[in-house]
Amino acid sequence: MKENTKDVKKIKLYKGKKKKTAEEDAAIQYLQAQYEKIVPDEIKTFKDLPLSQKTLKGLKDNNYNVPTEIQKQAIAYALQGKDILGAAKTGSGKTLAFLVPILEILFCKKWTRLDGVGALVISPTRELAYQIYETLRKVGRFHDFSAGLIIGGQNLKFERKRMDQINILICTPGRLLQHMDENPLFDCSHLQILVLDEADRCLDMGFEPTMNAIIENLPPERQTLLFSATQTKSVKDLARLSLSFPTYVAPHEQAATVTPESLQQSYIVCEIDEKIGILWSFIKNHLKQKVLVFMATCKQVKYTYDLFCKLRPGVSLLALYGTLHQEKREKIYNEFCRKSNVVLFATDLASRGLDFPRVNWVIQMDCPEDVDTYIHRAGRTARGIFGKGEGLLMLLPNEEKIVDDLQNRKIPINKISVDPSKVIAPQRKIEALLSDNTELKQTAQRAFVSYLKSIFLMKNKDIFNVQLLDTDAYARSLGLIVPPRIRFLYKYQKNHTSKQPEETENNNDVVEKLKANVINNDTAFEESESEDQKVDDQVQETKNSKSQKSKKDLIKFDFHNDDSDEDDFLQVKKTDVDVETSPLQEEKTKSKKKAKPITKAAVAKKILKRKIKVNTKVKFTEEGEAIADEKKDVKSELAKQFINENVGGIDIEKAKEVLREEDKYDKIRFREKVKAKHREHKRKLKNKKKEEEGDKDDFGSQSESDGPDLSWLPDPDKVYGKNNNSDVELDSNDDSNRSNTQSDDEHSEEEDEKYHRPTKRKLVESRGIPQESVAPRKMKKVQDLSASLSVQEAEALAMQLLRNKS
Ligand SMILES: Nc1ncnc2c1ncn2[C@@H]1O[C@H](COP(=O)(O)OP(=O)(O)OP(=O)(O)O)[C@@H](O)[C@H]1O
Repeated sequence: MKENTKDVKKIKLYKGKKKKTAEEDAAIQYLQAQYEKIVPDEIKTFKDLPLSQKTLKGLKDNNYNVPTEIQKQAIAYALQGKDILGAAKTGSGKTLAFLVPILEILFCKKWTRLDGVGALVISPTRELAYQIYETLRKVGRFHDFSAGLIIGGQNLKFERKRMDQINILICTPGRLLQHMDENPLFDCSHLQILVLDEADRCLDMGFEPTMNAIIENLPPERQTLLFSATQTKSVKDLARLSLSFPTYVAPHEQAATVTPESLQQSYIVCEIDEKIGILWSFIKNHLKQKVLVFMATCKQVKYTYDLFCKLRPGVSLLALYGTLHQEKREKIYNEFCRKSNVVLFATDLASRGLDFPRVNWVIQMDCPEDVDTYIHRAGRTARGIFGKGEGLLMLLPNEEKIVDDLQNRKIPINKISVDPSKVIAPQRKIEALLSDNTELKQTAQRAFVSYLKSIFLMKNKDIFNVQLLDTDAYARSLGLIVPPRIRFLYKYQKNHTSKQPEETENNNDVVEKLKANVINNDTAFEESESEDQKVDDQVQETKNSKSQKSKKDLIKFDFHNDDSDEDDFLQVKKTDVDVETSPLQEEKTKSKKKAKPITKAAVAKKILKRKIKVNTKVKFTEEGEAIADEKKDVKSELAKQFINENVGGIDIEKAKEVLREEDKYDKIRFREKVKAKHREHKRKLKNKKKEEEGDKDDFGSQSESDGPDLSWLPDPDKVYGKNNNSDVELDSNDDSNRSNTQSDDEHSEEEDEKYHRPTKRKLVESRGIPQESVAPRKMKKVQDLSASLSVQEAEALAMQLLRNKS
């Protein structure tokens, strides 16, 4: 009964599913029919777009009711199957502009888990990838697709196993390529949509080799969507993606400003040594605000964070930069999202795409590399439909030129001045802290050098000029009474002044080579931090601390290497610096040369060349006797000669020859061993047979005539048939034995074998002794018996037998 009920249920379910599928098909057909009719300007709410109920519900649940301009247009064109080049202001909702089409396109194609990767979203940073993934999870929660986040710093094995089950993949370029190269489960041959968020960044020099390799692995028949607030229009970039006629969607192109209208922007001009004091004072005056501070390098971020934590401003402080462990990065990201009165010091890692809620202020403590970087940094505030915020840019006098560029790009930015009386620089406190704390002092030294280096490597020499910096004043402002040596700069200056034109040309070649090296290398994506690291070595004061530090740095560097898609944008672009041989780059080549792994063969060759006699290893027993090395027990003449002649190192060719010779002897030895084994086996078999024959003697030897008592034997009549008359006579002598035999006969042979010890007769039979050989023996026994009787006794016995028979 139970089973029946189950069956009914199953049938009902099946029918329902069928009905549901039919409904879904009809809905898909209806939606698809609407695509061509969409007029973006007429769309008021998401419901006006031909979207599935699942997507609409996901949007509504997250309070997304009215689409933004970029969403209206991008969703409409993407549903029509067009490639898109989307450009819109920061915080204008570009994420949904590509996530909604992804969900809808896969839904209409009835994509299932078994279909594999249908959509790929590539983001330049891990944090942004994580954010996109979270938005997708929220909006797409009513769909049945599986989504995966594939970013560096995570468990690669864990990701690997699940790769074949993912439909929508959000990833960073380096990690994606790693899976493409190494993971057999990764298959994107059915890919429908490719999205590059922050496309201009993904396609810039830093990611070029990785992105090229990725694109090569993707099927060419796919839809491609590119989004950024500072979109690329480079034909070369578009060609790389096989985009010949993408639809350009730029709703704000005609807008008065390229930055959000609700973003108030201002800048100040100050001296380099005033920066720390101004920042400190700003934070002290904005304790109830959420502030994001951008700096040029990781080391500056680290130092400012460490220092300000010690100075206790009275507000939560956080720091986010690329060399932090991934878990920590995630924790800090989430903490800054959650808190409202907090200051986050960050590198450009946080400048693109990150949607920190309710940020009141964005401070750019160091001048951005270019206008695009400024736009992205400033865009971390005043986001979304109702977002408001302010931006403050700190410029050194020679950096003020960037303001023209900003204004030319329609960025409304005003100069403001700082009231000096309001600036409280905790100079004395900082110096005291540094004198007490060597670690902090070293961090300050690193920050100092890394900043100078970042300026030195900037491409735009009109704005960034390290020669114009008052480095001593800057060092003092960081609390360093004695300015650290800037060896890379001295070297550069020295080279620069003494260089001949011919040398300069050569040096340019070196720079070119370095560029190629950097680009072709994984290190292309390392943050400028790794480079900072090397320069930091120059500011070490004692030999001891130097070695300790380099150890530390090495660990950091290794960790960093692990992640190929790093986030600082300076590195590769800065190799364009128009310098002759930068000492830094020289150092880089040197260190790269040093880092080249040395193979065992290379070491062997070296030893061979130098004719160094390599020590031999001898093992001894506990009694002190040398144990002969089996390997050294050579047979061939060639091998003996080789060992005697060998002066050190390895002559690979000769060693191979010796091995071949020795191989012959080994084969002979092996054959002998096998033969010996066979001989031993045969011997054992023989012994066994002998033993068995011994057993046979117990039952069948001629000598037993007067030995064992045969009276227990079963009735031979029954066993051998009537032929054995003599036996009958013998057996009939013992009635009790007959009854025993009968009971034995009642058992089948099989049963006997299974449950009983076989009778002696059976044993005899089973061991192959012919029955004929048994019967005559018994006959003989009877004969012997009767021979031993007197005539009277024989007569009496005969009479007795006759009586019994009757
Ligand atoms: N239709 C909408 N209605 C309300 N809020 C929205 C809508 N679309 C997006 N938002 C919100 O606007 C904010 C910014 O969105 P998003 O991060 O997608 O911007 P973006 O254009 O990608 O910015 P960036 O250029 O900095 O990457 C987010 O908090 C998001 O939740």
